[in-house]
Amino acid sequence: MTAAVKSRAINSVAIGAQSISASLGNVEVLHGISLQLPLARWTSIVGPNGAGKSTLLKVLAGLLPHDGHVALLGQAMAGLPAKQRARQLSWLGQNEASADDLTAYDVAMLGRLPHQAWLAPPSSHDHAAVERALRATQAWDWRARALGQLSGGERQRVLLARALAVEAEVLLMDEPLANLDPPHQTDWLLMVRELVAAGKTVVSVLHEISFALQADELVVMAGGRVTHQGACRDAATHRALEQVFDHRIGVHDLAGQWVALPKI
Ligand SMILES: Nc1ncnc2c1ncn2[C@@H]1O[C@H](COP(=O)(O)OP(=O)(O)OP(=O)(O)O)[C@@H](O)[C@H]1O
Repeated sequence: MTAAVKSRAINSVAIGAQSISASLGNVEVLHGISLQLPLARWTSIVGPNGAGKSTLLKVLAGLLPHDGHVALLGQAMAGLPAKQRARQLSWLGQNEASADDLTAYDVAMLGRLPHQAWLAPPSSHDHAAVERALRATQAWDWRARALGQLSGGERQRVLLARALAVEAEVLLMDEPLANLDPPHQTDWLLMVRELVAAGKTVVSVLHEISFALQADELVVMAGGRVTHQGACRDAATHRALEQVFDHRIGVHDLAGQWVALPKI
């Protein structure tokens, strides 16, 4: 057993963050956040606009300079070679720009770059991973179409396929349901459950609170701080959610699911 795997088995932590502070445009927007995100679980990060959710996710992905310490699968993120990190951690950003001239297939193939040697052509394994990913998000039929010619939801499904094609242990997704219609939102949910059942770790920033409540764990943020972390089924988590949204929503048990409804 390698040291990293041993450490994962002992800690059961996919990502550990210690005393994270980060600034955007000379303004500190994350203030000393410490948290541990469990391995092989789905954690959703929620909170009001401007709470710092996307900024935190970028820090956890190693995409933003910060103070403090982030560990990925038991290893210090700062010390990880870029390619190793890119194989272990897959990223789907919010409103992500991508080359509109590339076909959906080629966009999904970008997810395989961390697995390929410099200038080497994709292997049969790379092609198989891309096909699996495009089929999983029902984007296979448009594989030959340019990204720029797809609707918002179709485009999002291609970008999701790119994130899946990495076949990383940890997937970070910022507003993955953006532009998806209800059936494809449900498909995303089922896909996340499959990933987690297969031992993967998923961390998502979500505004759709009823979807976020389907996760294993919830991280609640406000004002650049974590105000609560707990199981989605816990009453304390529901109260923290209602509080962070100024009691404008209520969490209810409906048909065996926890849902958030507006208080009107
Ligand atoms: N380039 C920037 N310069 C200064 N402040 C910024 C910059 N980008 C974002 N911010 C501020 O940082 C804070 C955190 O932003 P962030 O995008 O992380 O919030 P969020 O919780 O993801 O919000 P939302 O739910 O609206 O997507 C906000 O107050 C935002 O106004």
